Amino acid sequence: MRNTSPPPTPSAPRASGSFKRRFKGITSPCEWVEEYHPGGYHPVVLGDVFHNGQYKVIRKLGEGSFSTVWLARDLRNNKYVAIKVAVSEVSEPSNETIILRLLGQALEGPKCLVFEPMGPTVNTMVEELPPFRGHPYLPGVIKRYPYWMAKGILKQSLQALVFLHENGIAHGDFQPGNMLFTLRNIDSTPENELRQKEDMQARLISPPVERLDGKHDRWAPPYLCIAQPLVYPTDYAQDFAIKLSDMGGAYFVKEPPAKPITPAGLRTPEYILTGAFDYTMDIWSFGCLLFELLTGRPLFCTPWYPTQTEQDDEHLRLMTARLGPLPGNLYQHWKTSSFYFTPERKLYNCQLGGVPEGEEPLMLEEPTMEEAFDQAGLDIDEEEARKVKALIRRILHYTPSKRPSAAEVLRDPWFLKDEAR
Ligand SMILES: Nc1ncnc2c1ncn2[C@@H]1O[C@H](COP(=O)(O)OP(=O)(O)OP(=O)(O)O)[C@@H](O)[C@H]1O
Repeated sequence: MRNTSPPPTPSAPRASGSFKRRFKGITSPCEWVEEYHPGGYHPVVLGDVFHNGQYKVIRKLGEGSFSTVWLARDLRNNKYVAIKVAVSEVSEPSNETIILRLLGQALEGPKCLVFEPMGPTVNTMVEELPPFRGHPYLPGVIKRYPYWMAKGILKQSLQALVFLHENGIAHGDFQPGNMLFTLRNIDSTPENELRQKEDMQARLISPPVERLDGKHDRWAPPYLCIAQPLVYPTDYAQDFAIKLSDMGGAYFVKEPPAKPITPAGLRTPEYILTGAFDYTMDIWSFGCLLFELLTGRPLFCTPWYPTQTEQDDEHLRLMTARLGPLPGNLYQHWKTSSFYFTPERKLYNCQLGGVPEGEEPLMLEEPTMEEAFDQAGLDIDEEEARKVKALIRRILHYTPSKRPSAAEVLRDPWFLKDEAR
């Protein structure tokens, strides 16, 4: 068996500054090779065997900020598992039906968690669907789930959230990348059909991997694999199930961490402006995703900006346009609001960072949430559209205590309507 423990010496050669570079010859869309070092990613090689010969690695399923995830054959129990090889400590509660089930912990060598193997994430699966095009307000091609499928994903992920919240746990990273489609009958699939495909494996065994700066990286794996989620051929829209995964950002509601890891676009206004947050951030994220999964567009599209202030300004300006003016108790914390609003709080400029000297203010026409929803051109009747827009409004309340609980959202007329059908 290969020794899978990281080598003992502490510092790996790193690219200078914050600019990371790929190794020569690797152009695949996979993780940075320089992230493999003690305290970072652990090098995993196809065929590695973990836990006293129990788990044999056969394919790469995915990677995240804190881990790489691999399909392995559980040789003792004759089934497949997903092994999450973590860079830092994580803990996971479990509920068999709606929360991704933790099967065990491989303790030897790197920190590993063993899960049931799952299919693609809600983020990656949408790429498999035919593109939607042709609405005048939506230039270009967008990928989105059929309406009823998006609604099913939302409902199932919300059920998982209800379970967590009722058990005093906040998910903390509620987003489509952490919603996974379940697989069917994987254990009866022969191993050779599931193994990593040769062309998805960037082999660089000889000569040894070399960095662009010419140095040899002792922690680097001999090759990097492109993540290949398992997709089974079926009509997902007719029959699918998803589970909520990745409890790496989860916390007990009574013991919140210093900072949440929720993606920027799904964060609450009170967190952006005051740093305060609680489990209702999950509900806010759900409200944003309600809009995003149905329309195929994020509610607050905030591209990456070089500074946090710019990122926050753009987010808050968009929030004001979509949902209306922030309440005074929040607005008073927006230090750069005068770049965009008059002292009477009238919008006069949309240019990030204020109006440059000698230039005119820039005014953009930004639709409200309801207008943006209508512009998405969904094939639903007026009553259905009215209900969902009312639900999004109800959830995205600027006052955290006025946001409905996950269980209350599940009982909203928009969800109940389908049960009556
Ligand atoms: N049980 C599983 N079966 C199949 N694929 C999985 C499984 N768990 C995770 N993955 C894949 O691995 C990716 C990374 O997993 P996960 O999100 O749990 O890791 P992470 O390091 O906590 O990432 P981040 O916090 O950046 O989302 C997922 O996006 C998914 O594609």
